[in-house]
Amino acid sequence: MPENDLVVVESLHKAYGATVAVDDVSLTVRPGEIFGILGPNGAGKTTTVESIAGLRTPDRGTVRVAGLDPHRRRTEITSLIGVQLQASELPDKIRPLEALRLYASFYPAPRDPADLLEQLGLTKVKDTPFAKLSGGQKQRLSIALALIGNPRLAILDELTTGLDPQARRDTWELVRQIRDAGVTIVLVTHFMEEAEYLCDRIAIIDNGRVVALDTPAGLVAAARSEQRLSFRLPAELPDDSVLTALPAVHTVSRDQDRIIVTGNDDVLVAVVTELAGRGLAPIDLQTERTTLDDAFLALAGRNFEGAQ
Ligand SMILES: Nc1ncnc2c1ncn2[C@@H]1O[C@H](COP(=O)(O)OP(=O)(O)OP(=O)(O)O)[C@@H](O)[C@H]1O
Repeated sequence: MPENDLVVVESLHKAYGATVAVDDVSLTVRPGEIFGILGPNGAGKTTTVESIAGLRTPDRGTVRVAGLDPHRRRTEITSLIGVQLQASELPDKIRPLEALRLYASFYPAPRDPADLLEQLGLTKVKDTPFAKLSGGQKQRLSIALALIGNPRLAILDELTTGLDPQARRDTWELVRQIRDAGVTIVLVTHFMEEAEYLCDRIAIIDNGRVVALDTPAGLVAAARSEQRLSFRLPAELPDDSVLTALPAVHTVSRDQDRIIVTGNDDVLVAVVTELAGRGLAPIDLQTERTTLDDAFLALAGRNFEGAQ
């Protein structure tokens, strides 16, 4: 194991009865990075991070955090990792300062609750009951609770789900500040834009497997060898296989009434020629910028949104 990896996951496998949640996941997280785990709903993201946090027992494979087995070394792991899980609901009446003081009492070397509230912009609402906080404030409190134990690693799961665009942006800045203050972050998300904006490296998980692991730029560059066209047609195609049968075409998908085709450098000519032979002229034909969405499409063979 390279000494500088904070998290090492090797060939992780976890099934719930007949449902294989994590099939074969290997990844490493380096100290100081924001590492994204990106994938559609049900891909196995939460099971993977819960295994890292020692909250699930793997059926096979190994997990090490700072060289420790999280399942066997519960006490040490609890103070190394701060977890903000999806359903972190608190009692309606609890107040932020009170909640942080309570959580602080569980840890050997906690952060100062008042300082943390200040850092997260929650000082003004420190005595406001949880139920009266805005969505963004609740979310920031759940992040504060993940940080109160002064962890080396914070696991943030779907942290901006349900937030409006401004609160989401604010939360992204906050995550960067936390990382800049020295906390390594594993960020679980199904938002492409969030992963692209925030993460140093991303593992794309689909059907319990890592289908790609790279920097956002690396993932996009790998997909850029693909050309991507989108257009509408004046009449329906008899079948998508008309296009998928063309050697230059890799994938065909749909976004409402638009057809999206990816393929090699010859794809534009091949598709337009095929359609012309059928008396169909594409309407509003566009070649589009390659994004992480396209990387997912190229890797998983289907649209990310369609995989939800
Ligand atoms: N405790 C459980 N019992 C049974 N099945 C489970 C359990 N937890 C997860 N699963 C199933 O395992 C698969 C992976 O779930 P997991 O929550 O790890 O995925 P995810 O990528 O985090 O999805 P989401 O974004 O929807 O939370 C899903 O099919 C899910 O229904």
